[in-house]
Amino acid sequence: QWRGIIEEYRDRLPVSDTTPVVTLREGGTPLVPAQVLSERTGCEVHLKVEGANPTGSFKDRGMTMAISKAKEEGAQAVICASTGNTSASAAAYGVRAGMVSAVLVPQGKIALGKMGQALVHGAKILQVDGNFDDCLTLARALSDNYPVALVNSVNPVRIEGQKTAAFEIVDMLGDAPDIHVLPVGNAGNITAYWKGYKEYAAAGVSSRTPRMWGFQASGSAPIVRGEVVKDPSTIATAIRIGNPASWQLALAARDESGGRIDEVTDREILRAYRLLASQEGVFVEPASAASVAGLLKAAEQGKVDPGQKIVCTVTGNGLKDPDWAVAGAPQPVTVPVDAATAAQRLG
Ligand SMILES: Cc1ncc(COP(=O)(O)O)c(/C=C/C(=O)C(=O)O)c1O
Repeated sequence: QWRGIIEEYRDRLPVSDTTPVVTLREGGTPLVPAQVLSERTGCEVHLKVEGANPTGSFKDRGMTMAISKAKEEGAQAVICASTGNTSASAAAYGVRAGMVSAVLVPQGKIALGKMGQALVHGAKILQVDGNFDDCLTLARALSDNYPVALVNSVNPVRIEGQKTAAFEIVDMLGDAPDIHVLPVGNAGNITAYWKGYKEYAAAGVSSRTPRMWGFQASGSAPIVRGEVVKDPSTIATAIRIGNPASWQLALAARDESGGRIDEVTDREILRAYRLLASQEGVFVEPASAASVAGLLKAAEQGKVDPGQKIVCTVTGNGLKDPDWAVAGAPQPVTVPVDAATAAQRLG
């Protein structure tokens, strides 16, 4: 049985035999062939479905590491700023470790499912009248002045845990892809994937590293603009971040890999969101669709050479943000109960 990412990749992680392993058996997520995207691009496209993690997003990879190390250091409480998925994950792993979790989230900008997770796991929730960046500033100040471990991706062990997704992709595909596509918010994940791919190539497990393609939402694209976005805005609330903590590391991943960091509009995100659900059968939250939106846009611009191996990470489960799924729901209609009429209506 899959033992979780620390046990599966122990020799490539900063853990020792005395590190307590706090796990929900995260990782080992599906790498799903994307038939429609492969046809559209003339490439072999796979989706790394990170919504299949225990709390429904890739954050669990970093959180098993961060909480395990915090426990090893004797922490009794953890704190994080979050657009929702980090806090959901910190809350769940905090329970496993017997710790108190405090989470700071931007008032009114956290998806319903994520808020529910933090609440039901018993986290102490502070809704901050500001955006994610304000929450992170506050979380850092609190962890500097109180005995709580900061578990945001500014904490390097988060990056260590998250790099295991790249290991899994190489282990499953047999080599690194030509291109790896993913959404970019605080930029921890693109940093982590690049680290993982580099380590595997250096170890000779893979023969190459991929070009890293990151996509930000147009209304929240500081790395694309080259400046902090004071008031980021996008329906993809998970990546509504104006001042990424790992900005420089993301630039390094882009440049060292010969990749790119570009933007996609909310409309393009929603188009990809609907295509994934209605044509690939994969339900993701809006921010996750930014990777596929970016790939489709690049293909339409003729920037995708055919015949390549491409992996798109879809970072969170669609159930996190149910409002978008029901946004276009048809009005309920009352149907006369007899079968003939009902069959007619379904026809
Ligand atoms: C679904 C989903 N997709 C993509 C991202 C962007 O990853 P990073 O570029 O590593 O930040 C996030 C990030 C969420 C948080 O930053 C948080 O939860 O506080 C996410 O939840």
